[in-house]
Formats: sequence, C-alpha cells, structure tokens
Amino acid sequence: MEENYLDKLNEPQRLAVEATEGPVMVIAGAGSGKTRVLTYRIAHLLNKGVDAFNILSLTFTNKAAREMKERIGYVVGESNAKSLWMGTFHSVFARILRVEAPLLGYPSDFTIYDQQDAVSVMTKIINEMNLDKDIYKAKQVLGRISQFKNNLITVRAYHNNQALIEADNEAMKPRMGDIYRAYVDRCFKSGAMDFDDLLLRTNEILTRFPEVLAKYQERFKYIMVDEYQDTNHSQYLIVKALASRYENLCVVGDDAQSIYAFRGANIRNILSFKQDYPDAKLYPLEQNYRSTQMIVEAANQIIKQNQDQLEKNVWTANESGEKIAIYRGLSDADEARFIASQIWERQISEHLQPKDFAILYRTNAQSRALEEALRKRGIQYRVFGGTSFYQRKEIKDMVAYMRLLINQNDEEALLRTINYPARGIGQTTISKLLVAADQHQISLFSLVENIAMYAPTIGINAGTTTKLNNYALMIKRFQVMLKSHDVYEVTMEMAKTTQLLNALKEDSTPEGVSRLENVQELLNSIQGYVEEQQQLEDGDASLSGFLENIALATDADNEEEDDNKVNLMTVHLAKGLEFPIVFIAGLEENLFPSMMSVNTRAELEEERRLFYVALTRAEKVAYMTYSVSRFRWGKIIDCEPSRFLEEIDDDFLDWKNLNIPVRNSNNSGLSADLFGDEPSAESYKQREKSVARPNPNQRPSGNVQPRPNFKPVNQTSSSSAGSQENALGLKVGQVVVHDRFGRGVVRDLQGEPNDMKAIIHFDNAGEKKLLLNFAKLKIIRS
Ligand SMILES: Nc1ncnc2c1ncn2[C@@H]1O[C@H](COP(=O)(O)OP(=O)(O)OP(=O)(O)O)[C@@H](O)[C@H]1O
Ligand SMILES: [Mg+2]
Repeated sequence: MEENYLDKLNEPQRLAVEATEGPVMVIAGAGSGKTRVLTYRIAHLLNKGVDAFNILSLTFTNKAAREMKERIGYVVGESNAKSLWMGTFHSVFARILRVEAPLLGYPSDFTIYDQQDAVSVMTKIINEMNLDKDIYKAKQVLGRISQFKNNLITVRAYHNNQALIEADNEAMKPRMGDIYRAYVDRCFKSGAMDFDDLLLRTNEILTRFPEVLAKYQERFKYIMVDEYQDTNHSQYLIVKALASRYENLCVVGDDAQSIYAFRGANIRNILSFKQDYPDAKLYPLEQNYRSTQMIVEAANQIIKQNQDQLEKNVWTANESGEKIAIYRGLSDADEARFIASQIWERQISEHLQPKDFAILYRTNAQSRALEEALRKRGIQYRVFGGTSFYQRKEIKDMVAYMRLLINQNDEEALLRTINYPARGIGQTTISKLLVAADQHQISLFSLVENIAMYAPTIGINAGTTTKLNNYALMIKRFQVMLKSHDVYEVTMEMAKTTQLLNALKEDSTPEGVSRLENVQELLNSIQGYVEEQQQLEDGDASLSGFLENIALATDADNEEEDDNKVNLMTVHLAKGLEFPIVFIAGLEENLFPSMMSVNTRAELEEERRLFYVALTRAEKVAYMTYSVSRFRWGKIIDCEPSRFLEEIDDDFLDWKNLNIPVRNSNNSGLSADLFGDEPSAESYKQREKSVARPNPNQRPSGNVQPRPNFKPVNQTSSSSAGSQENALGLKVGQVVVHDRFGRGVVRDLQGEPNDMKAIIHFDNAGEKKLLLNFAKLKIIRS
C-alpha cells in the first residue's frame, strides 16, 4: 500500500477525504482536486476496512471510473479495488436492472436501445399514425419524451397532467401523449429499454418495491458522485433513495461547469443538497493544481460574468505561464492548418507527445477540417464521439445478430438482420409481417418462427415462407449453441454462417477492407472479453454482459489501445479531463456561443460555462482560434469572432497574427480581401455584453508580439527532388497503396531527402501531397 497517501492532499481535501460518515458536499472550481478527493476517499474507506462491495461511485464516463479504479489500486492494492461498483449512472443501474427488471415484466436479458434504435422505432410510429413528419420530427419527439422520463413523468402521469397536454397542444403536437404511449409499449414489447428507461425503471423499482430498495441501501453504504452539477432529476432521486438510510453520501461538483441543462441536468440539485441534508459538511477547495496562473485568472474572469453562480475564489501556486494565444484564420482550413503547425512545432521544440494536445470544439462537424490538416502533417490523432466504433454500420449489423440471440423479441435487431446479408426477403414482406404481428399481438420473431401457420392469411408465398423459416431456424440454432459454447465461438460461427464475413470480403475497396477489419476487431474484442471475464472470480462472460458494455460505452469512452495521439473532441466530452496544451477552435459568433443559445441569458450563461470548461482543461498552454469564414451547411459563410474573446482582459491574451499577413488559403478559394469584410468596431459595441473596446482585429500592432519561433503557416519547400533517394526508395511512376487513400500513382517527389514529400494521385481520393516520413505507403508496383 502506498504510504502516507493523505499527505498528497491539502488541508481541506484531506478533511473531505476523512469525513467518511454522513453527507459531504464539495463545490469547487475546476482543477481544484474534486475528483482526486473522491479517489482518495474511496482508497481511505478501503484502508479503514470498508468492504469494496459496499462502495458505489458514480462518474461521468466509464473511462473515468476505470482510471479512478487504477489509481485506487495503486494506493490500496489491485485486488481490493476490483469489486468496487464504479461507472456511469447508466452502466451501474443497467447492471442492477439485469437482476431486478423482471419485477416490472422485462426480461433480464433486456436490450438497451441506443439513439439510432429509438429514432427507428419513433419513425415507424409516426408513419403508422399517419402524422405530419414536418411537425412530428422523430428526434424532437424523442427529446420531449426524454424530458418526461427524466422527470419521472410516466405515460399515465402525462395523461393526468393538463398543463403538459396543453403545452403540447400549443406546440401543435396534440398527439404527443399517444405517441409517448405507443413508444413505451413498443419498447416494452421488444424487451428493450432506452437510456432514459435505465434511470426511470430503476426509480420505479426503488419506489414500488421497498424490499429491493432496502437491499441496495444495505449494499451501498457509501455513495459518491462526481460531476454532481450535471445530474438530472431522475439521477438525483436514485441517489437520494439509496443514500437515505446511511446518508454516507459525498457529492462533488462545480456549478460553473454545469453544461447539460439542455439534457435535463438540474443545478438545483446542488442547491437543494443543503436542504436535503441539513447536517451536510461543506468543504471549499480553492487551490487549483492543474493550470498556470494565466489560465486560472482568465477562467475566473470569464465565469465572473455569469450572474447565476456560487461565489468562489480559485487561485494557483503554479507558474505564471504563457498568455493565451489567439489566432485568426482566413478559413476553417487555415485555422486548422495553424493548429496542426503549432502542434508540429511544439512537439519538436518542447519534446511533447501527440497525447499532450487536445483540440476542443463546439460541434462535431468541426473535426473534419481539423482532421484533414492533421493528416496532411502526418500527425496521429483520434476523434472522440462522432461516429464511434460501435455506431458503424457493419458493427451494428453484427451486434444486431448478437442481440437477437439473447432477446428474440428485440424488433429493431430483427428488422436489421432479417434481410442482411440479402436473403431475398423484401420490404413488402416485412411490412406485411409488421402489420400481422400487431394484429395477432405477438412479437415479430414469433410470427416469423411460425410463419407456415400464418403465411396463407398474410399473403406470403411458399418461396418467401421457406426463406423466413430458414432465418428463424438459423437464429434458433445459435441460441442453442450459446448454451454449450462460449460467446466468441458462437459469434465467430454466426459471422460465417450468416455470410456476413463473406459479404464484406467481396468488397475490395479501401472502405470495404476497413469494414472487414472492423468486424474482425469486434471479434477480437469479444475474444478478449471472454478471456478477461474467465479470469475474474465473479466474471460474467455472457453475451448480454458484452452487449451491455457496448450499449453503454459513452462517447468519451474511447477504447483505442495506442493512445499516444492528439485528442479531438467536443467541449462537452472534455469535462473532467486535462491536457498540457489545449486549442479551443471555432470561437465565433453563432458557433461558440452556439446560434441556438443566444436568445436568453440562461442559455448564454450555459455557453459561457462551456467556454469555462474548455479553457480550464489546459495545464500549460491554451490557444483560442477563430476564422473569418467557414464552410457550414454546404456553403462558405462569413463569421464574427466570438463575444467570449472580448470578455477576456487583454492582459491574458496574445493576438498572434493580426499584423502578419496570412500567406495563403489554399483550397478555400479565399483571399486576404476578407479582412475588409470583418465586423466593424461599431457592431461590437452594440452587443449586449460588449466591453467598451475596439474591434480586436484592429488592435494596435504594438500589442502583437509573435513568439520568436512563430512562423507563418504553410510555407512548404517545393524544390523538386524527384531523383533524390528517400527512405522508401520511392520513384515517380510507382504504384503505391496508402492505408487511408487506397491505390495511387506517384507523380512527383519534393523537398530534402529527410523531409521529402510525394505528390500522389489516388484513384479514389485524387491528388495528395504526403510527407514520406509519416505516410504509411506500400509500394505495390515499380
Ligand atoms: N493536493 C494536490 N497535490 C498535487 N496535485 C493535486 C492535488 N490536488 C489535485 N491535484 C492534481 O490537480 C489536477 C486536477 O485535479 P482534479 O482533476 O481532481 O480536479 P477537479 O476539481 O476534479 O477538476 P474538474 O473540475 O475539471 O473536474 C489533477 O492532475 C490532480 O492530480
Ligand atoms: Mg473532476
């Protein structure tokens, strides 16, 4: 055991760690060690002899939980840390529901529907009810239902709530209640829960079954919640119910970082903690250990402008640090190029690694330009969120088969697999089946399984009947196989028998190859899962266990093994994380703050908190970038710098390139003329929060002190060096394969031998200039 671990805490942190009995709340600024307090507190509990089994810790991501576990393992020994219950609300309560959901009539192997499944169910409902799709938009309707669920408004409660009904009538959606009922029925019949159900049903069980509540109250004698500011009402009630017996509850959070109000997070949870637990102890943490003085002070100044916040005094003893660099791009491509060039330079000049950098942005769509710039520089990166591994089509197809094996009522899984790979079961047949299943009040699978009996009345011919029969038999066979073989063996067999692997193998395009690799990767991960679980004492190598991990992987849970890469993610996903160098990109009006969020003060304040979260991720250096034009919604639009930039005092800022002409704007087709289009000082003054200050773009140049090593971007040597030697022995005219762009022909070689670039024309991707030191090329024909 690590000795004197309490010495690694400052005074208030140590007190919060040692106050293990009774309610405790820590509300403190970013980087002040809240998460560290929780980690050490758990270690301390274990060290005092509390059984790991009795500790529940709720984190924002599963990754955060794993990291905490690891850290706790260092302090108290790994074996002790293993049986801790840690994870997101969704993953912890999904685990409990596996045991308890049958109380509500769900199968214990219930499926978890992700957003895509939910949208598909909703689209069907809206179609079947013949509703106007422009008024009843599937995602919007689901958003509304999510609100209901997170506030524990069940279908029945909705129908008894005149105010809600009237609100929906006014919103031109009088059928909302019927849709809600149809959606809940449909999920229930499929034996499926969506994400909000995981919390709603947990609440339902804890309320309706006192003996179950008592069981978990006994079990979780010590409860901890990180990022408490972002818990919604449903989560709040679960915690409250579980903690109400022992009240050994410790919540930590920061009201200034509450960024999920749009999803129902409720800052009042923090404020009412004192009322719920009048004896609660409060420990203010004020010292920031993460960031430089420059960053801490600038962040303090930003958040001070919000009216709704608890008073805090955050300071740091860290070095003063560099000013925040601001860069103005001519286009999103130029902005991205600047960022990539800075990463490149800092890696070399400061011996930093790719993983030391994070690029944060407001919307996922911004990653495209950034990715392109990083690729051009040969910088390794990974994108969190967006289309995660498990959302890819080929993976979802495989997973749908797996889901069907454990829950044959899972209608979404059935619809996804019934004719993929193609087995001649057409859309008309499927529509007939859906109607008939509904008429006979049986699940789609039962219908397909007994199709011979129903076929004549439904109007399905003999050929199709055989096909449906074969499909059902195949699924049944795997279900049986699952009883005697491990999960990996069954899924491997399934991938082969269904022809799924073959279908992918036939496609030899680079995309096809990568799809096949993805499926292989999935099979590998199943194998890894089976082996890992078999080694654990209370291991669960079941298919449902595996599927649960997949369904609940949050966007921030990136499982990539080789993690030495530049991190790209939205600010929302960056919560709780820290990186030596952080770029905040796209600081423009209508982007950050988002266009949707500038109408009320409350919305704007949430955007400002988001900005505060972004800046406070940085340890050593922060950059803020914006662009005067950007490719959005299919066209180039002009942009103004974000009002947030104006809100930071000049003492903290270093405006990088105001007096440096930006060299070019390559593929954006823009020229320096754009400078003339920027907003006037006048338009700034008109803004609500505007400080009396000139347009930042027209600041006196005396303010601009480019760092000595600052170079204008995009100066590449273009001396032709086609005949020179290079590492690969590459020559003009050779045919090569690139792992991303596929097959191509070398057109030209440029630059110094040790920094050579190749111009390659790719069959599918067109002409690219690649840095040979980084591009992974294979010569296939000289
Ligand atoms: N007493 C301490 N001594 C040394 N380092 C510390 C101390 N307290 C915290 N740190 C370090 O400071 C950094 C920030 O801590 P932590 O992530 O726990 O802050 P936080 O309050 O949870 O931040 P956030 O609000 O962003 O979630 C971490 O790297 C942590 O290890
Ligand atoms: Mg934290």
